[in-house]
Amino acid sequence: MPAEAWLWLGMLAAELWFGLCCVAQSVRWYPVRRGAFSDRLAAREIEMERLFATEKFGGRALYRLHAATVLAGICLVLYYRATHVPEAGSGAGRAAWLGMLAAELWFGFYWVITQSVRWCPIRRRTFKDRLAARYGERLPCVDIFVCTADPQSEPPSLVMATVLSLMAYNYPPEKLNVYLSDDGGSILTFYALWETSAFAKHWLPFCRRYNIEPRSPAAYFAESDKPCDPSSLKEWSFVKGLYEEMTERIDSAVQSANVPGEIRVKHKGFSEWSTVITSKDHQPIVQVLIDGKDRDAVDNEGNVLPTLVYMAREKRPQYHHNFKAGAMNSLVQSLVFISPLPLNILNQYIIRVSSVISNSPIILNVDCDMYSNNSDAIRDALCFFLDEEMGHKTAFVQYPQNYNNMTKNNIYGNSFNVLNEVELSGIDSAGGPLYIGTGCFHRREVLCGRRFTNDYKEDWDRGIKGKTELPIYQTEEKAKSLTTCTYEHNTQWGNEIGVKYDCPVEDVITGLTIHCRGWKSVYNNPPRAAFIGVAPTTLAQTILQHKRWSEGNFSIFLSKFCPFIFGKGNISLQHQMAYSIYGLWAPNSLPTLYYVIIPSLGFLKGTPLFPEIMSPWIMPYIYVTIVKNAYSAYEALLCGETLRGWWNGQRMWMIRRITSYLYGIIDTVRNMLGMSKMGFVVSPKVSDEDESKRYEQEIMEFGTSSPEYVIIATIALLNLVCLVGGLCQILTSGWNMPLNGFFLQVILCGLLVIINIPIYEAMFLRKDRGRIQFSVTLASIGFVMLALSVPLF
Ligand SMILES: O=c1ccn([C@@H]2O[C@H](COP(=O)(O)OP(=O)(O)O[C@H]3O[C@H](CO)[C@@H](O)[C@H](O)[C@H]3O)[C@@H](O)[C@H]2O)c(=O)[nH]1
Ligand SMILES: [Mn+2]
Repeated sequence: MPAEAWLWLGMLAAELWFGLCCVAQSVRWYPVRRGAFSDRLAAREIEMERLFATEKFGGRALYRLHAATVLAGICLVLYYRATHVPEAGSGAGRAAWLGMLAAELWFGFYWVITQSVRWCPIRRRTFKDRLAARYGERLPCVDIFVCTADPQSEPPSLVMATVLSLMAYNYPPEKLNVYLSDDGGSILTFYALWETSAFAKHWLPFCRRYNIEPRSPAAYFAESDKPCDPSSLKEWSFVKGLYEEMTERIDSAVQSANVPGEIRVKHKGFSEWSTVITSKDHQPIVQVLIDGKDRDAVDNEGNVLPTLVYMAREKRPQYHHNFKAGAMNSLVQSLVFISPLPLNILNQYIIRVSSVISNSPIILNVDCDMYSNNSDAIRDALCFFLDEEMGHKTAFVQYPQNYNNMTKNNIYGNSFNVLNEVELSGIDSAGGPLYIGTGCFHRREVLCGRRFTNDYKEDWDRGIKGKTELPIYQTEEKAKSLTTCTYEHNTQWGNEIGVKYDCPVEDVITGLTIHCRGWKSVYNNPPRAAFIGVAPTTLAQTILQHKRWSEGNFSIFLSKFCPFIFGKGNISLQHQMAYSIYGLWAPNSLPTLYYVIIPSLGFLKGTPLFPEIMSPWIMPYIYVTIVKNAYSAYEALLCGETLRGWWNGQRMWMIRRITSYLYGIIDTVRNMLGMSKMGFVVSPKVSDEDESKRYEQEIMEFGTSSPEYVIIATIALLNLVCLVGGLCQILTSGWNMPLNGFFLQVILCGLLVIINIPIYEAMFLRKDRGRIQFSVTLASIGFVMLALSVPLF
């Protein structure tokens, strides 16, 4: 054998050995895995004592690997964009290219921000049996706040179903206090609550005896079957009859906008309306309909009833009422508390309605449509507050918003499945979920501005011994004096104390300040939904709601409360990023608008804006697009969406960005310039019959001629014209014009046309009342012609 051959064989042996050494790599996996495992073991040991457990989502390593490849793809795309800018002098093509660069930079940046909530999502599980074993019925008092604002868009019968479900919690009734804040100041709502206080005497024992779920009578009778056993059937029918009669009486009072005189004499509270008052101009009203301390206030089995209070804070046209935040603050209270606040606040005895009546250490707040669907939700929440290890750090426990009026394929993308299942769980591991306004249990002290300190001890007996012995009439008078328009003047309410004012998402900004004061929050998403509400059922309502949200979150981002500035040093970077996902909703509108207009126009006018089909640079574009969308579809399916639902979600993704978020930006800027004032348009919880029918059939609802429909129709039409026009040019030029350079533009434009099919139907095919109005179509045709005639390229 020649020497070379020996050398060669030697090399082979050496390389084999080195290759074998790769096996040693496996060792490097071990410590990681073992670490995680022993972690879990430790966790499990501690769990034996803990009131709740925390579990990590599986498959994170795979997720992170995938995210790393997408990030690499994004970098390649940006590199290509930045290095292939058309030469100066190539006119508008260069400008369009730079615009694409800016848009892609934004999308890339925003994608990175959204990774913060996908990095390490966690799930919580509570152990109510341990809570019971440790505390029995020695549990803290709970104040429950329900906010309603308008008997027309929020029908009192719906609100009452919510109130009843909350009164019927599986919790000692003497420790429950339910407050209804009525910003409508309406006798109709008061009347409905008075009826409810009587019906509760039948409803609560019924719930307890049969241990039923859900405890909203409306939901229960709608979804439960008749019991078979004759004696329970008798009772079931009796209670159902009572409930239906009550609802009928309430609805007919609302319809005639009047409470009959013979009823008005039955409770002293009606006399508050003996003079004509309006929702914007009236005296403070506080009426205790059920006084839990009263020994005669019992249900028809002799059990104590929860306290039930009606409150309408004073409203005068010359005073700003601060919407829901104002209502919440009137309800909240605080005793003098020790915290690093200016002296003038310290010295104030700040006491508000719920404090003179109940003063519980825990406050649950819900929107008027969010009924309790799980009668154990309070005990669940207490597992977090009373946990020995984490409890003292927990400021609030947030439940997700679920809705009972979702259609199968989520036509307006309102089901928030991915937000509830993934995003909020992800934020939970970063420091805690946002406060989202409803379905949230707060520590009263925290709402009142207390900072986190390690040595703080909650007085869980507060409210039990604290109930005043004042006669109820005096308590009411005292409470009234705390809900006047001028009460908050020269105090820190709405600023350092209570829910924050001057922000359309008062909840998010309040939660952010709480986190920045050192507190954590917990997200609890039990298998049986704790709260269920009503989602918008028309496109207009959806757009309006998202306008309020995107505007609110963006104005936080631009204010001194910007998570990256205000949160710096107070909350983790991951938490700051998570808050920014929502803070930066609104600015997404501009790059999205750019992306749905310019490439399509470029295709029509022969300006290529993407790499050619044969260029290797096309790969990162294709990779990022396919993988990102495939993952988002997979995530949606995993969260219980249908594939079609995901597709509809993508359409709404686009529509929200080109309408709500655009308006959100415009209004935020106008607000900052002092050109407009913040508003809070209440989302209607009812829709007319014709509309609801179309909603159930998942047909998009237009109907009116609002400007946002013009934007939607214009974009849809523009893409159709560009696609047809561009393809015609290619055909007529006998394929001489290279399709090569336009491959991605054709795909993008084509996808936009496919996703907009329901818009074309609404413009040209449908005949129903919900179609796009002719004036809107006409305006959009005008705008398309304008866009085509402008010599952009
Ligand atoms: O001046 C007002 C306006 C509203 N509300 C109540 O606030 C709640 C929420 O209003 P809604 O119109 O249903 O708004 P949504 O867009 O559904 O609300 C979401 O977003 C709001 C912030 O924008 C949060 O406050 C809510 O909790 C959250 O569910 C309802 O119970 C209203 O009755 C008032 O009490 N006073
Ligand atoms: Mn709502």
